[in-house]
Amino acid sequence: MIDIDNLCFSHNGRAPYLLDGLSLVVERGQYVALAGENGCGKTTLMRLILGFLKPVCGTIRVRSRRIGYVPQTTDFAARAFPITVDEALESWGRLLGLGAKSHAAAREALALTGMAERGSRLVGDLSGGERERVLIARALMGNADLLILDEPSTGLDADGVRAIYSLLSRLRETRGLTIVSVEHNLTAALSAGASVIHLVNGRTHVCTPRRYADESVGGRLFGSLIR
Ligand SMILES: Nc1ncnc2c1ncn2[C@@H]1O[C@H](COP(=O)(O)OP(=O)(O)OP(=O)(O)O)[C@@H](O)[C@H]1O
Repeated sequence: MIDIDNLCFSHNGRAPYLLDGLSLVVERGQYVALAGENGCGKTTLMRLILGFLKPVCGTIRVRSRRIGYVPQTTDFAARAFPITVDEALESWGRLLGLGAKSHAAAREALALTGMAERGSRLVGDLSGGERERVLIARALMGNADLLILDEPSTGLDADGVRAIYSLLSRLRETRGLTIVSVEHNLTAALSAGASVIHLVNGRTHVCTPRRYADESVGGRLFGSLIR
């Protein structure tokens, strides 16, 4: 579904490149977690896949019916626009061009994420985990087949994290979704069946779950993988 070949990118368009000869294939139905040290280029790669940024060299092909994007949220953003969950999703549906079908699409997406009972609540009154589910519901609208999430566990407690990753795992199994997340919580992503791709020196390193599981426990996760 995603095919990246020999990608180079820097924010000023010149060498040295932040992403330098990076190649990556994400198959349909796969869950890939992008990991790596702060500033290594995970978010930049995500924005390139979304088409917000253009490669300096190399190619990115995304064969998706529709990409659903789940950004990080802030309390400020949720409280600054006091609307209900239903209103937020239905207006999103209209933006997607669903017109009169927006209401039904919103109800279906909320049911898929276990948020059907929260439609009349203000977005700003939801818990962090509930808000993340609503964002996932919004991203699913319009029949998305590729979900891209920016650090989905940020700000969630242990129960919230478990709920979000089991939702992602279920959506992948039942709807065949392809998932790419920028990830700091590798344990949670692995529990949902993710393949971890580690960015080091602008390129990808594939890491086996066993290696991650062993090394993360000892806190040696990143150091041991950097050449
Ligand atoms: N618009 C921009 N203009 C110039 N430099 C940028 C821009 N956006 C990001 N950068 C720089 O590019 C580098 C990679 O940033 P990016 O946000 O992709 O890293 P990241 O791996 O997602 O980091 P983190 O784990 O801290 O979120 C950083 O040095 C950052 O300062």
